[in-house]
Amino acid sequence: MHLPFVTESIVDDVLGFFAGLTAPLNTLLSPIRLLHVSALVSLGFVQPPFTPSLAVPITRNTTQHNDHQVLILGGGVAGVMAAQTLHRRGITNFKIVEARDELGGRMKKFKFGAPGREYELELGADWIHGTQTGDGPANPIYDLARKHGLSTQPNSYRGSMTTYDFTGQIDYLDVFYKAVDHFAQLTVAGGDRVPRGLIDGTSRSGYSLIGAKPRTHQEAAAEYYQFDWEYAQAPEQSSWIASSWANNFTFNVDQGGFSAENLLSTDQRGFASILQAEASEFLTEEQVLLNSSVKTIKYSSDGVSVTLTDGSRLSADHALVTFSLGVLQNDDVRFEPTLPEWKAEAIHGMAMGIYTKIYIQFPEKFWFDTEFALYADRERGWYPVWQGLDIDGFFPGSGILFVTVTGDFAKRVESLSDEVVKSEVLAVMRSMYPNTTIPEPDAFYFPRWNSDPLYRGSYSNWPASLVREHHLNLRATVDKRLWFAGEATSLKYYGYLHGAFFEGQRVAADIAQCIQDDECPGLPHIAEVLSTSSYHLEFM
Ligand SMILES: Cc1cc2nc3c(=O)[nH]c(=O)nc-3n(C[C@H](O)[C@H](O)[C@H](O)COP(=O)(O)OP(=O)(O)OC[C@H]3O[C@@H](n4cnc5c(N)ncnc54)[C@H](O)[C@@H]3O)c2cc1C
Repeated sequence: MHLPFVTESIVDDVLGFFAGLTAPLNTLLSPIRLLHVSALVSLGFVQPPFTPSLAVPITRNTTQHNDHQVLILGGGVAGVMAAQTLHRRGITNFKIVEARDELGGRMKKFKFGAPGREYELELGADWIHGTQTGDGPANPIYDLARKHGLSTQPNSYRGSMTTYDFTGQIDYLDVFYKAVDHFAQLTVAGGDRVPRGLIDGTSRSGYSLIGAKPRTHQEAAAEYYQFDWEYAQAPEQSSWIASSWANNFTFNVDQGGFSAENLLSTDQRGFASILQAEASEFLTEEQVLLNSSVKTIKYSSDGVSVTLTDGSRLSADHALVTFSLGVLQNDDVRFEPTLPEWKAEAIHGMAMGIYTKIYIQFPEKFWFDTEFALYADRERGWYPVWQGLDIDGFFPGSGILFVTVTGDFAKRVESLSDEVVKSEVLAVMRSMYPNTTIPEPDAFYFPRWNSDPLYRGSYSNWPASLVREHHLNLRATVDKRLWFAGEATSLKYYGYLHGAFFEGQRVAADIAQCIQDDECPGLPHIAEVLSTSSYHLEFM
């Protein structure tokens, strides 16, 4: 099995920060006893139950007056992987508390299409980004997909593209491929700044420094496709170093990444089915509380008490918060006492990007035959990335395509009515196809991730103003009882499913150690993140 904490430690070593931060995780496997996990009762995500028999450590250090040893708040990837890690360590007195009626979080399918032409499509995560190269590190989501037989289709991000601007179809693939080269240069140069100890900047500064300065609409659209479409924010809003690392550790095999491959889930059970199938192998009915929204989290060094919106209460020795960064930023859940300043600074220092897929179904296909199309409007980011699903390997005959918008433009789209957005989308299609009469769609839908109180955005993005110490504080434990994990707490893979996967595993392993060991330091924080000296008064 791939051991993420080892590679994360290597990252820390490279940075020269916080050596020895990660405690060894396999030191506590004695004494042991056999644990029998009860058969899983139907929760709406059940596959045939099995009863594993595991050699596991006896747990210690339980504070007797709390109902549970651990409350796992949120049932997305991080929450489920945390539960599995506790289970594997022999800790079974935990409960996942989830607001929705199923596990999966931002893996979320929906039924789309006119009656008789409906498909299960994905509102949230859609791709396994990076798979595996040879015997190299595997994306754990890829492992789950193979284990549970997920139907996927490779998506050619760079090899199957038609280009348009506001005058119609026009070939600017040369511009497109130049932007691909620029992005490669940007991320190699950004990654290279770390070992040399150079200060971060925005990805916009990075682009300018490598000489990439988009001046035309087409150049701007090509850059958008490489950057904004991945990070869900603009280069101006993004760290140069972190963006480089996020790319390299996922896609760049030379830099420790999985592979450059992107697999789109086409599975009609939904992408989340792999997580639900995994969960069904170890979770019992008592360990999951669905349809239950957390309102307040009260914590002290004695434990954690959680109040739900229906007024009921749960208590535990430890709580693991896996809610999205957006939820934490928007005070949708109240902490008592309020979180310490160092934690609040980290939460508000990281950013939440928005990534909105706008699905459209027509009576029949009249558009590009490639997998993707790029539209260069006069305004950068105006309905730019189009993806056809009515194509072999995906959903031929479906009449479905979708356009993706991101960042501030996606926020704007969310504030408009469906009808206004539909009319803007159709106007763009009329620009792309000036000689075609665009018919009325049979179906049209897009989610509003930013206004959804369970998410408040799509996934995190790292701004240039956030330094490594802030990020360390994002995942640090508060009062040795309140733990944090999720895609946003991942140093190497923030934003991605695999980031949430590794973080759930890693933080739960630390909680397990805390429960089973006499020592419980929790994950450390830095009380005050100090200036890197940009504003020394003597210069003023
Ligand atoms: C549009 C979109 C596209 C994406 N595309 C990809 C992709 O293709 N590939 C990829 O790798 N990643 C993608 N991602 C990112 C990926 O989905 C996330 O990184 C990952 O799912 C995060 O998992 P998590 O466990 O950290 O958080 P979540 O999945 O958000 O889990 C947290 C859980 O907490 C629950 N919750 C929130 N508030 C409360 C409350 N008050 N009480 C109880 N429960 C609560 C939520 O319902 C949720 O289930 C995408 C995300 C979005 C939104």
